[in-house]
Amino acid sequence: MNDQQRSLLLDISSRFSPPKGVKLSYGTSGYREDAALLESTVYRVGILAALRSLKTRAVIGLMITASHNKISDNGVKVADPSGGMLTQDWEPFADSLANTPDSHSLVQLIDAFVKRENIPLDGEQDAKVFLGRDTRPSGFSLLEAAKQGVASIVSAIATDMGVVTTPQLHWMVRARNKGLEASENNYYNQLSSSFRCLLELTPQGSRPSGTNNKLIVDGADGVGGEKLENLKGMLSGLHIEVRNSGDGLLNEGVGADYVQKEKIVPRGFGPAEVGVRCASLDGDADRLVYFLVQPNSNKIELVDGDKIMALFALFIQEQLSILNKSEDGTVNRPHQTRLGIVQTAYANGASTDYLKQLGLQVAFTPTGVKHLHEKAAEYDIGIYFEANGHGTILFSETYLCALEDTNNDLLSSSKGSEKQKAASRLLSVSKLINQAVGDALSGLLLVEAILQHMGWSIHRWNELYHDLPSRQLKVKVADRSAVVTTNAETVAVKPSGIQEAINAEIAKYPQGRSFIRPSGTEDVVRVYAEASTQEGADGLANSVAKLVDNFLGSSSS
Ligand SMILES: CC(=O)N[C@H]1[C@@H](OP(=O)(O)O)O[C@H](CO)[C@@H](O)[C@@H]1O
Ligand SMILES: [Mg+2]
Repeated sequence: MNDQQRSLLLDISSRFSPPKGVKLSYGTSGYREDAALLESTVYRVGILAALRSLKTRAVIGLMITASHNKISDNGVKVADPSGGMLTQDWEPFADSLANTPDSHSLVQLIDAFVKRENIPLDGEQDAKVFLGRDTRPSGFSLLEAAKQGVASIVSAIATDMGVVTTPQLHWMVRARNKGLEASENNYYNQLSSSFRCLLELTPQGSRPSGTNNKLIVDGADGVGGEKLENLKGMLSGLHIEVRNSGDGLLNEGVGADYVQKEKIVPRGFGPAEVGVRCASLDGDADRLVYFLVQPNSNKIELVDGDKIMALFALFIQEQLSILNKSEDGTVNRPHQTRLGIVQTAYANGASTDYLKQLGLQVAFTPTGVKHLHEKAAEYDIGIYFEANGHGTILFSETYLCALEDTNNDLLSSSKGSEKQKAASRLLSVSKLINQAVGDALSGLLLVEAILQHMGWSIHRWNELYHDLPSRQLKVKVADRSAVVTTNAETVAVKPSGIQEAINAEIAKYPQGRSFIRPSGTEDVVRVYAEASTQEGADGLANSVAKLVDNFLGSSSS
């Protein structure tokens, strides 16, 4: 590191001291904390993003958001050149950077890392970082900290993309690195035009009528509602009404996380919505769930990420079997294309059974999109979803090129044939659905297009399979890192003896399944339980939560 770079770093970093007594770690989805504790972390992640840009010679994204957490929290995460999450190889460096106590140790750490990684820190190459933030009030000052972080690396330039959804920022990073225009308008244009293409390819006779093309969306009082308002003006063939688009308190009794975990109607929804298709976004609009308001109660019928995945899988499989049908029309060879499904242990057991019955390959990874995304990228078409509604469909570059060629051949030989339409549909899906990361807005448009294609109501969709009753609980403990898991988080190897005790509880319930893991976004241990009845799932979850408390002690003790 030359003198100019060293003194720049020493000078600016001396203004950002890390909070005392707090150990920060790059969790499931970057750093999340009370916003008041995050200034130095965001500053340092700004440095990291600039270094990553130098290393990869590409644009990097830095997003300031705490998604579904309460409004007083905030967070920061990094998007890699592909638009995906920061490579996990750099997470240990991110942690050292966030926790190093003073400017001198910070400079030493960066110096050693830059040498080890061969990062060209000589000022000759530009680093470029796109910055985004959600609607949290703390985002404004944290954005300044991020700018200072980027400015601490000579020749690094930060571009403020403003208030955006997390998936918009990831999309912009990906688009720019492919040499494409990457404005918010380009994003809306791509989504609305591919949605239009899909609707144009809807089979005759399955068009919806009456209320079936009306959708009411809960925007979680976050950034997604406002963005959906922008997008909906560009859509036809769908009537969207947006509620909770920013006037109320972010994530408080609203949003996809609340709806999925509590299974209760969000604020602003009630008896008037019985029978109407409703959807909920989370605070940064990377999660989507659908729901139906139950008559005479505040409960909902949840149509979660697993069911969105089932709908997507069914549609993609249908297009593949049309496309891969042999010339005589008799033999289906859908396995010419490697279609893979990726879930986590939170996926409802009934959804996994359903997907397997369709003949699909189902793989499991630990929680967090970074894990699911990586696995899904191994297939020609990989569909991943978390039960909470975070997911997307990835098309490999090789497969997309082949599909473009096939479509062009079919356009010249048999334009308008079933095969050609199937190829066009798949190409439209690849443009509509965010290739960088799960995106509630693009996911919503794909769900809507597929429902129209199938001629289905939300009721018909919901009937694909019946969820096993489940319950999720959170347990506050003294130190959640005392829980260590293996086997895609389904087995707890620490504290010793706890898994045997959990197994003994599971054995008491028909179709029982339960697991624990430390949350990567909140200071809790999460408990998940499933059983043949709701009472069973509740009972199992409660007894496992008690075990967690007994083995780990409560935080107040
Ligand atoms: C059970 C659950 O919903 N966990 C969520 C939650 O992670 P935790 O590590 O469980 O706190 O937030 C992540 C980021 O949004 C999301 O990827 C994940 O699925
Ligand atoms: Mg989110």
